[in-house]
Amino acid sequence: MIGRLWGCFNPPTPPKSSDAIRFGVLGAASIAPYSLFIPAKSHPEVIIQAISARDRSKAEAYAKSHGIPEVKDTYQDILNDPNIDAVFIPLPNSLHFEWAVRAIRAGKHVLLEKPSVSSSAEAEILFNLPELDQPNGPVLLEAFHNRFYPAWALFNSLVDPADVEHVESRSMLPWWSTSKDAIYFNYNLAGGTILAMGTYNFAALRMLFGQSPDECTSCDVKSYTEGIHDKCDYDFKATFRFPNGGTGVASSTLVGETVMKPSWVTVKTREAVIPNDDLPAGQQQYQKRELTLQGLIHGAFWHRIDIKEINEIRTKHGQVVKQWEKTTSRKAYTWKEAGGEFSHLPGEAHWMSFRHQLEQFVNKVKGRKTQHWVEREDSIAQMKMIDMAYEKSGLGPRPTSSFK
Ligand SMILES: NC(=O)C1=CN([C@@H]2O[C@H](COP(=O)(O)OP(=O)(O)OC[C@H]3O[C@@H](n4cnc5c(N)ncnc54)[C@H](OP(=O)(O)O)[C@@H]3O)[C@@H](O)[C@H]2O)C=CC1
Ligand SMILES: O=C1OC[C@@H](O)[C@H](O)[C@H]1O
Repeated sequence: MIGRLWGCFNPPTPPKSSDAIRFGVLGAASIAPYSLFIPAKSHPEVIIQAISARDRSKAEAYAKSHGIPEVKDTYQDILNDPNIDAVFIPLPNSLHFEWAVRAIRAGKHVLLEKPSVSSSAEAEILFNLPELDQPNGPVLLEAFHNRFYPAWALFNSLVDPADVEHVESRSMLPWWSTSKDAIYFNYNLAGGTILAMGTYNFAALRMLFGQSPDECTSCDVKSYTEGIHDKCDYDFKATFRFPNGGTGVASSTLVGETVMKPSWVTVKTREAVIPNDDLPAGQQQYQKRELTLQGLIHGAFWHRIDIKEINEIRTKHGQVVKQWEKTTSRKAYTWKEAGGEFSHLPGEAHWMSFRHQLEQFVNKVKGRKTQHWVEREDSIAQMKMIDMAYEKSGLGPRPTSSFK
């Protein structure tokens, strides 16, 4: 584990290929080193070429500390540079829409931090931009990094959406690791825990049900009520009704308890009949399954998949003859460990979800097959679910950009 964690932050640095994708970065954001710069080190086809920040001296210091060769005066200067192929947008959520639209119109590929935008109204416009459908048009990806990680892919493959009855997912950040002054607690910057963290839990519900919810049936929030923080939720629990009749529950907090707990998701399936030729006539075996992924967001640090099978043999009159449970555990730090359909995919144990995501982004830009992807309709559906929750909470969706 220590070797893996060391490798996550100190990956090997192969030489760059002559046709590497040159990235420009909009904003000297704190997440960019983890979500892009470190993953780029081990990718031969990615160069972090340029950075800009609102304050040039900040951009210069940031460029120096991260070994970025060029500093531009403005975000727009990055978009205007023909030497830049792709941009990474780790701006406050409220600015994702405007800068993603500008970048796509400038012909740049876009890796866009999660959540993609602030509202479904913005998502409908951004992900339906005509430029995206042109031959060799720009690639746009919402950086939903954890969905590219082997443990998530394996977990998802163990669940048949048709059998899912209940899904619950939780994430948290301890109170000491967050700040009221950060962008995620500023309403006008599209702040709020549902957008900042809940989006991971919401996506898990949608993926495992294989559907979007029909309705958010409850959304209890704890939120600030003053100044720029007004209407920013710091804690929430939301319940959704899915078209197959199932229920999904998602919760998160940005002011959680002192000890950090890994994010998780649990799926409960409906009871199914299991063929069992050893049983006497008139008896049948029934099974429910409960599957849990611990480490939903940062699987590379640690994760575990538990698969619990709850079995019952009953007579045709419903009398219980036998009951037993069996739990097995699995992990997948690499595709090889995930096995089966995944075993041939590339990756190392030190690849974090961000590195897996970058692998697929590059594949897409280079016109190769991608093994995992977040489709544009998927990102729109995600924002609809977030809007539903904010509506139900009474706080209302975050403001929509006036940029045209
Ligand atoms: N994938 C992940 O694991 C994570 C993703 N995120 C996402 O990444 C994005 C950035 O988050 P994070 O790095 O934590 O945020 P930071 O506050 O560290 O960075 C935000 C950047 O946006 C720029 N910016 C531009 N306009 C404004 C403004 N009006 N107010 C404040 N900042 C502004 C900043 O300026 P400047 O130009 O001055 O540099 C800053 O560099 C968010 O969308 C967030 O949801 C965040 C954390 C983890
Ligand atoms: O987006 C995020 O994902 C993972 C968390 O660790 C991080 O702080 C959060 O903002």
